[in-house]
Amino acid sequence: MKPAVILYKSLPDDLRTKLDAHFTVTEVHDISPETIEKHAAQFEQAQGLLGSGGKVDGELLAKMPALRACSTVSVGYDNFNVDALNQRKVLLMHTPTVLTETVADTMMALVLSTARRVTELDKWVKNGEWKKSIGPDHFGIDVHHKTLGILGMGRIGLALAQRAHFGFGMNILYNARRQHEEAETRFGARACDLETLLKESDFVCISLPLTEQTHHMIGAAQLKLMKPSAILINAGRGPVVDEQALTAALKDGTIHAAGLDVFEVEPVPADAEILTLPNVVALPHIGSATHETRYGMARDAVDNLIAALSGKVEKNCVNPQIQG
Ligand SMILES: NC(=O)c1ccc[n+]([C@@H]2O[C@H](COP(=O)([O-])OP(=O)(O)OC[C@H]3O[C@@H](n4cnc5c(N)ncnc54)[C@H](O)[C@@H]3O)[C@@H](O)[C@H]2O)c1
Ligand SMILES: O=C(O)[C@H](O)CO
Repeated sequence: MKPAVILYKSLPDDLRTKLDAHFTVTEVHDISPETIEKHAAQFEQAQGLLGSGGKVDGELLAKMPALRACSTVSVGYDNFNVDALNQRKVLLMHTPTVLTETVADTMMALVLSTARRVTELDKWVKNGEWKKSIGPDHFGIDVHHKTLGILGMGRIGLALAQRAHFGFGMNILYNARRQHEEAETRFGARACDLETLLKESDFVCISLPLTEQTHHMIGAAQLKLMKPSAILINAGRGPVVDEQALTAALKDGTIHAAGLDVFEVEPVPADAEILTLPNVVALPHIGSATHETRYGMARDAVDNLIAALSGKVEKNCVNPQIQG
């Protein structure tokens, strides 16, 4: 008999066919309390869980006694209680690498669009406000040859450093818990403490995971250390930045602008004050959202679940140490 699996994200047809060939699949809309109650028997029998978003915690695990593997269609896994999974010996699979270059592209897009006021001026032109040659009121700031500081020098941070160094001749600073030799050798990146990075960077770029240590790592005190001309880019997770403090800093000129792909609450409420600020470029968490990359992530998530439930895990596992 094929193992039972709960799918909580729709898949391209070919990947769904592949999943069906290996498992008995129950597709649900999400993993909310309503869904779990409605499909209680399927949740109880499921050995695998595949999807993205939604909390996977002790409460859910209690309703899934047969669960052996979770496969998330994301690299970030802050919505999983990894300790609870470890206790139950449930494997957690994710999709690093396949999305790295695309997310770095998104971060570079935020760097350029904030510095050159792309979205603000696009609205201005479309509103029919372009009546004569523009002057200093509409000038932006240069990106090339400036200093870009990276918080989270992992896969995405490194791909961003590559773009900034080779594409834009930028100086790279990074703050990390250990030295990153590849970044230093290939891109001349310089390791520094957080305070130095914030003080010296023209662009502070966040590609950090959300953990207890990174929650509100950037708050009012850290924003005050930044140059008034500096721009903050966040494509890691929203709660790494204290959004209320950021809103205040953007309003009172503590920093110049922000480019945000992630927010403390997602979807960001339509009446959030931060969305009213002209010096904010806001994106709806699209870091990896290209056709090619989202397909690649879904493909890897399906392959990851097949590997995990057949005892053949070789890569993309968050907690490989739990295997017997
Ligand atoms: N916006 C998006 O759509 C999107 C897409 C993909 C990933 N992400 C986010 O980006 C994160 C990074 O992805 P990645 O593939 O580069 O992961 P990664 O594990 O390769 O990189 C994360 C880096 O952060 C560092 N780090 C962790 N805690 C730190 C701390 N307290 N201080 C300093 N450095 C710390 C790690 O050592 C690592 O080098 C993901 O966890 C996810 O939250 C967002
Ligand atoms: O972590 C990721 O892969 C992206 O943020 C999508 O959730």
